[in-house]
Amino acid sequence: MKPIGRLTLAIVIGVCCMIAVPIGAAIALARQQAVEREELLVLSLARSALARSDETGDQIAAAARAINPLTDAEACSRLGLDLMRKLDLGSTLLQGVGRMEGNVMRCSSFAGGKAFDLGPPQFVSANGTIFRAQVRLIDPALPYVAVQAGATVAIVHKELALSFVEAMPGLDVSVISWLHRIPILSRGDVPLTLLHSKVEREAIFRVADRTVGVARSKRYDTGAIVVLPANQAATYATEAAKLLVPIGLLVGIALSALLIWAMRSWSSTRAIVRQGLRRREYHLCYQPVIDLASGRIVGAEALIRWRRSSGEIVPPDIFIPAAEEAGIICAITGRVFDLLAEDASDVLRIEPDFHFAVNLSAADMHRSDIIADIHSLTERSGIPHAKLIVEVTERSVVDLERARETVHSLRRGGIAVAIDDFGTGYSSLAYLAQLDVDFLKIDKLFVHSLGTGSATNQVAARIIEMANDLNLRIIAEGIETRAQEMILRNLGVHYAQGYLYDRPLSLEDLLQRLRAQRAIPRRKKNVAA
Ligand SMILES: Nc1nc2c(ncn2[C@@H]2O[C@H](COP(=O)(O)O[C@H]3[C@@H](O)[C@H](n4cnc5c(=O)[nH]c(N)nc54)O[C@@H]3COP(=O)(O)O)[C@@H](O)[C@H]2O)c(=O)[nH]1
Repeated sequence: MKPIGRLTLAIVIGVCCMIAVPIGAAIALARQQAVEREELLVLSLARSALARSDETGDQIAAAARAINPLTDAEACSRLGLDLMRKLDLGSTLLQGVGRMEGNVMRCSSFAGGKAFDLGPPQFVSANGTIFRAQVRLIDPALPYVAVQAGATVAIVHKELALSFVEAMPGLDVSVISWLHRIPILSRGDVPLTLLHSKVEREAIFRVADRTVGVARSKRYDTGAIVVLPANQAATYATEAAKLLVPIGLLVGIALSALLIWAMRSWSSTRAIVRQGLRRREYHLCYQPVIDLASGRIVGAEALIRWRRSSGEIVPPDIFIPAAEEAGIICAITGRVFDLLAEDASDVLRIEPDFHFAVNLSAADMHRSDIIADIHSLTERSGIPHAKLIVEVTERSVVDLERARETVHSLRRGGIAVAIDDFGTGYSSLAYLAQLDVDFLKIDKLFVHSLGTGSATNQVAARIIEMANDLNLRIIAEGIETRAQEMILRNLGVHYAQGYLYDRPLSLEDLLQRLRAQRAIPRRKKNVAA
């Protein structure tokens, strides 16, 4: 796979991960909230079922209080039956009220004097209430629950009280005898094995894939159990996922596209810079270096320029960093060397002592073939070793040991080394002491502050003092005024470069300047390199 393909894949995977994590967290949160909501729901449904069951118990107790004091004969008399009908009609949850004798309901609000054998009790609660779960009355297909308190029996529909509990898919509810753990009223199927013995008054728990809510009555020996399939929570999570996943995907696609676009434009910068090299769109210009003692041009810094075939001029502070980032700065340096090799002889014919300065980048400083390339430059160009200055910046020294080796090798071969942009790096003094160079170039930042009240005003003087102590020759760059020139000369600076003298010149302009200079007799002996 091509590096660009791998990078695209890495970006897509990275972005997907960045998106998947928050989406996963949001779905987990939605699920957790859904679980909590579901648990609260089952408990509130259990409370509501219990409230209806307690109300049923209250209505049974009220009927028993009215009927129990009557004798059997009074209860089944016309007056007694009227009373029972009144109780029946006045209650919301009882389907009938009757009088019991043994297991037989002698008379009732709905069948008058017709007797029904209700069969033996199913169980008796702690307070003596007798329960029969499946009694069949007028319609044998409809089983009822008979609850007997004393001699009074109440007929209750097995589901009526629970019909007030909200109906939801999969929801089962049951009211049970707490003591006997036997269902009294139920809707759906509630396996009583779900109810563990530790429940005191209320509980919520999850068993397998079900959420269970339990509420126990304070007045009766009853409790309500509500069971809801736990997949409700999963449904909420699925709903959340349905919303979040497409949003996340869209954001992911947008981010990936943005990153890929940025990467493409980065790689296209690289391609364009390379194309410029292939099409020979680069050329050099030369900024003269002045000997401050004689005022003569003694050298020049070679500065690369790029004029695209479209005529567009791309400034070096745009394409040099781009080339550095794209890893092709060494190819640019190679082009500078080739161009200088072509140009230098014309200059040397006019000024045989002329020196040239070239810039090296961090990548150049750390590659193994840089020394060979520089020696090849001197050979091809005819520039004497002592007349070539290699400029390195503090920022181009990444591996100090390696940089030291490069500087030593160059100096051993008689080539001069200058620290460029001095003072703008992080650890100027340390590098200066360790790199053992020939020249120090004071950055234009400090030159421009000379004679001003700025904080850096005094820095140039300190740098010059220090360079003199270390026996370094000093080049001040960026000189734009006579005042700056005078201060620097008085401080002991040897060479100067800046718009005051010349902007970077084309080769032809430089040659013209040198021819003009030759016509003027020298005032003093040139002290330049
Ligand atoms: N690795 C390489 N880097 C290079 C090469 N050619 C240039 N560069 C670097 O690009 C940066 C911008 O350079 P440039 O636009 O050429 O600017 C140079 C001068 O024109 C400018 N200068 C000179 N005198 C003055 C002045 O009086 N005032 C003022 N405002 N600017 C002035 O300074 C730049 C030279 O800087 P330096 O190299 O630090 O001496 C720049 O960082 C170049 O280094 C290349 O071939 N290779």
